[in-house]
Amino acid sequence: MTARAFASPDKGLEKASVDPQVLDWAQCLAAMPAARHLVESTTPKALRERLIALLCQGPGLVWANCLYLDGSGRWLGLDGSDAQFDCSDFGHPYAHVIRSGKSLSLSVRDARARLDCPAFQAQVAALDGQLRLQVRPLRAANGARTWLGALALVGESESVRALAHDEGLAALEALTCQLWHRLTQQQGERQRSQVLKDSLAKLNEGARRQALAERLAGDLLGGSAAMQLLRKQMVRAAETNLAVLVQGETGTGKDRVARAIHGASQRAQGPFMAINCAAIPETLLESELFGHEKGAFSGADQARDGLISQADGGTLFLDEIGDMPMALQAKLLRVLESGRYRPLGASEERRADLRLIAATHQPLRERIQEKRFRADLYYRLGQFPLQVPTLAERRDDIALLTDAFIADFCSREARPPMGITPAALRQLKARHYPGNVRELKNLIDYACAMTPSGGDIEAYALPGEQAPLGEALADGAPVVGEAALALTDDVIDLRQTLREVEAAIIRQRLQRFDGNRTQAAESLGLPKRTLAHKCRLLELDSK
Ligand SMILES: Nc1ncnc2c1ncn2[C@@H]1O[C@H](COP(=O)(O)OP(=O)(O)OP(=O)(O)O)[C@@H](O)[C@H]1O
Repeated sequence: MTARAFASPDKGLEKASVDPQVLDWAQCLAAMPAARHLVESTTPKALRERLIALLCQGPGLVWANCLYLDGSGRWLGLDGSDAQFDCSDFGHPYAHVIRSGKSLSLSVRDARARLDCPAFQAQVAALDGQLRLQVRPLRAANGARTWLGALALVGESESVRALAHDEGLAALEALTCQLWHRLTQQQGERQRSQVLKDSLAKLNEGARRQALAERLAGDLLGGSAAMQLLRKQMVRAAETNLAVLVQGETGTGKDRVARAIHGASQRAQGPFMAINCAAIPETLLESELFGHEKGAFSGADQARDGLISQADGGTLFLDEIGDMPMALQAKLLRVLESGRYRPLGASEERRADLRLIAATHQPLRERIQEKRFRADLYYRLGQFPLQVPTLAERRDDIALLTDAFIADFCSREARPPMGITPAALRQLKARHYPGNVRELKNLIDYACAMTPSGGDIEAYALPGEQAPLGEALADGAPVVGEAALALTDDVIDLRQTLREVEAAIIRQRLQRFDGNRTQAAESLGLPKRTLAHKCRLLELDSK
């Protein structure tokens, strides 16, 4: 390309009434395709590539490059290359033009001799020393004259010298800068709106998960940190199809966890099939799970679908997986890995699309050591492991669970609402629960049954830890004694505590004798008048 390639037409052709920029129709029309090609660029990078291709088409130039200033304003980069030019390194010509805002022109030989930046030297290494290099700063024509980058052109000496005054090139450069600036702004806006969209999506995602976790709180009660964490993990598990292994002591709520994950998952509309591996004889377990063909074994009069087939499209819950026989464990592993199973007596395999949730209170790692559980199955089952906390690890939840279980009892038994005295609640909180939530629930059911309609559960209505449930109130005295003992750790006001214990005993006796004070006093070895006095003091008259 020669300078003429960019040159504006002869000034003599300019007409007074015509925009001074539009000088010659023929030349304008000839330049149109190239301009349109640039205008159609959708990114600054595409624009630079088109510009370079355009420049290199013209005679006289052997090399053209367009550098861009990065977001920090400290570096100039090259499309499709890792090379970076520090704007404060005057070992290359680009820093000079960016600093001065003016074009720079020198021979390639001089450039090699005077500029020592290795990246720049690599650029010009293959060029003939006779050629000339011109570097032109590129700035947007906006008010701030924002820096965009630099244009580097190499060609025959004469051609390059002429470029300095080439109005055609200046016009092409101006158009490029205008488009570049606009595309950069659009790109920035697109990026900003994408960031906004992403963060909104994240917020929505977070809100959705939070709402789901709160919904789970209706099934799986507990406001303790341990339960909140568990519910969050359950939401994550529900979002996937991974096998879930729920571990935890007996009565902690593993069954509830499994059902809640199913209910929160995309399979919620599908079946939830559950089986307790410990409750089914070994010989039956296989056919229960895999199903069988007619005549597969004696007594198999009809073909029957197993739980794996019935759980298709839903969830299969294997409770007490630790009790599954080794031979069956191998078959289960195959189902998990291939999604295929073979009913007993069937000649062909079938497919099942199910999510498996397994639960156990057994320490499976120990069972592996004892060679009673397959390690490969353990790892396959535990794609998403969940540990359900014991009640002891979340004593804070006892009050909430208690209220819920009382309300549940009253609704089941059609009783009026019932409460619990602070002393009884303190005792509940102080107890040891080897049976975890199930034990607490049973205990509350019992205490509710022992409390008169509309009354509050008193400490004495709670069975003693050592006493079998059924005997708890058969003889009031020992129970109250134990209740009082269980309270000792919590006692902060001895007199108040003694009053509460005394009141509980008297109230209990009055209930037992249908309010007959004479009989109650006799049974407690007290004169009737003393009991009456105590009732007044303890404000038991109105109850
Ligand atoms: N977080 C909870 N909220 C409400 N009820 C619960 C909770 N956890 C457990 N329960 C209740 O406790 C009882 C035992 O729960 P579940 O059967 O789920 O425990 P589990 O860990 O599966 O017991 P096991 O190991 O003995 O099979 C059930 O009545 C259940 O409703």
